Amino acid sequence: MDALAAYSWFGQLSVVISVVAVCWTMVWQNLEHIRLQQFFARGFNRRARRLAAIVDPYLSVTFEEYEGGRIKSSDAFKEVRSYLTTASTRDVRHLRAECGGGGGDKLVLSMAKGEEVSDAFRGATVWWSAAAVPPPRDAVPYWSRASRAERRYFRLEFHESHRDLVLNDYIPHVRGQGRAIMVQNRQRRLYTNIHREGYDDGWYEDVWTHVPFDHPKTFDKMAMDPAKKKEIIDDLDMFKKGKEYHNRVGKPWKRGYLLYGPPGTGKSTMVAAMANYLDYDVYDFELTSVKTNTELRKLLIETKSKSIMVFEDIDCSLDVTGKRRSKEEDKADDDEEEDGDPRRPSKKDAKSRVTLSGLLNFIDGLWSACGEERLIVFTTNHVEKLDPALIRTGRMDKRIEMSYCDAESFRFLARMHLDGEDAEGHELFGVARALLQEVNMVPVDVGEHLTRKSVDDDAGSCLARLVAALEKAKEEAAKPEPAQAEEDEGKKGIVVQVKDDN
Ligand SMILES: Nc1ncnc2c1ncn2[C@@H]1O[C@H](COP(=O)(O)OP(=O)(O)OP(=O)(O)O)[C@@H](O)[C@H]1O
Ligand SMILES: [Mg+2]
Repeated sequence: MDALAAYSWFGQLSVVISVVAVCWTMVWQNLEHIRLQQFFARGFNRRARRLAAIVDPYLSVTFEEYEGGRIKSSDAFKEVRSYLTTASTRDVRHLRAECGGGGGDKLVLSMAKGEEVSDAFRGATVWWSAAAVPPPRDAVPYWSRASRAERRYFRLEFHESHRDLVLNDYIPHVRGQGRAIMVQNRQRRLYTNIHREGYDDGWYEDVWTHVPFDHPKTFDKMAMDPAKKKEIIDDLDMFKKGKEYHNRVGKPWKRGYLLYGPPGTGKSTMVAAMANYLDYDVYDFELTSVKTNTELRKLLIETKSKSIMVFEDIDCSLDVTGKRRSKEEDKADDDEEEDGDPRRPSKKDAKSRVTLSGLLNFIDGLWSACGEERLIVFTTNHVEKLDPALIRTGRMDKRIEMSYCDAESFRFLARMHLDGEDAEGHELFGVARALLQEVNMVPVDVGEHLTRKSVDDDAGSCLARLVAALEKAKEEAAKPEPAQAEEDEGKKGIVVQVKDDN
């Protein structure tokens, strides 16, 4: 057939197809609301599917960066990205580099948009490709930056004959491997709830901001009674292994710790040691920045498992001594806040209106069961000021008193600070230890006096500095308080403050 004949043949064929298509549309429209339409539709779809399978026997699964609308980033996407890090860095020419985990030096490398890589699994070959679509057209400026950015996704393609293998085995394998890589590269984080005001930062912005958590304190650098330290470590071990136990007895997998004691006794440091020991993230709740109970709940929902939620100086952040208010009163306050435009700063002052009952519900209410494997830690200098309901068992399961430096802690601090010198053999060591029996001094001060201040400092000069400070403190303690002095006027003798028995 010459070219002209072929051209005319195709022309006729296209006319026939167009006529059939028009007729089909007319018949289809007329068959509307008739059962026959369903019959035809089913038959047509089936045939169309069969035809498609012959023409293109490849299936695909898409892993999108965001799920559930605009806000929540997809775990599956992150797992796939981690999994593809190894495969893609090997075979792909164009990579995309992002800061990993908590913003440390580590980079997460993944395929750049438009790249493709193959993978083999139990004899089947699959293909991964990276792509992106522009942000939704209805994106408004006050959504978070993430919501306004393009939507990335990974597409997995495979032959239809591997359908079961890929869906049942390969994808779970990819997710598991990706998770393991993420854990390996994980940089722990310290989160804080900085209250963001203003339009630009956005209503949908993350409620938590974070920095990498790399506090150097560990339990072996904590000066405290060894038996007490062991008790805490054992308690943490039991908690970490407690998934099955908590399920069995029907308790949310969480535990409350109350750390109390004078300033400088190591309460905050203890939180860091706990986080390092358990390998958990830390959420530092700044209650004074939390305006309402509802906001507190939002913060709770946004925390992740395997974390410590800390409320420092709880007695200062909230009126925890006041009477519990009724639910209606709390609700009225919350509604008042929510009725206003959330993008505009509140007309009220910045004072927190989180109530005691809001906090109690946070710790032990229904919402407290969301997430798992979490410690809630309160620290305070004034345990006596706290409402008994706040520190009852079930809310604060373990109470730890952090106290003044005793003989054992002193020995520990001397060894730690005067490393390489025989501090214990020095004559002033015994003097300082004896004085610590009489005078209260917190570990932070003892540690400070024992810290070398110049290259000429040695165990002798550091211990001498400590002894001098202890003697001064003893003298100060012996002086009556001004109010006390007035009261004591006329009385004979000197009042000496005797160290508490702790
Ligand atoms: N028991 C301790 N062992 C080792 N170091 C300690 C101990 N207690 C305090 N320190 C050191 O003293 C410093 C202050 O401690 P920290 O901030 O934990 O005290 P705190 O009890 O939280 O005080 P505050 O009540 O004022 O918040 C830290 O640098 C810490 O390393
Ligand atoms: Mg502290």
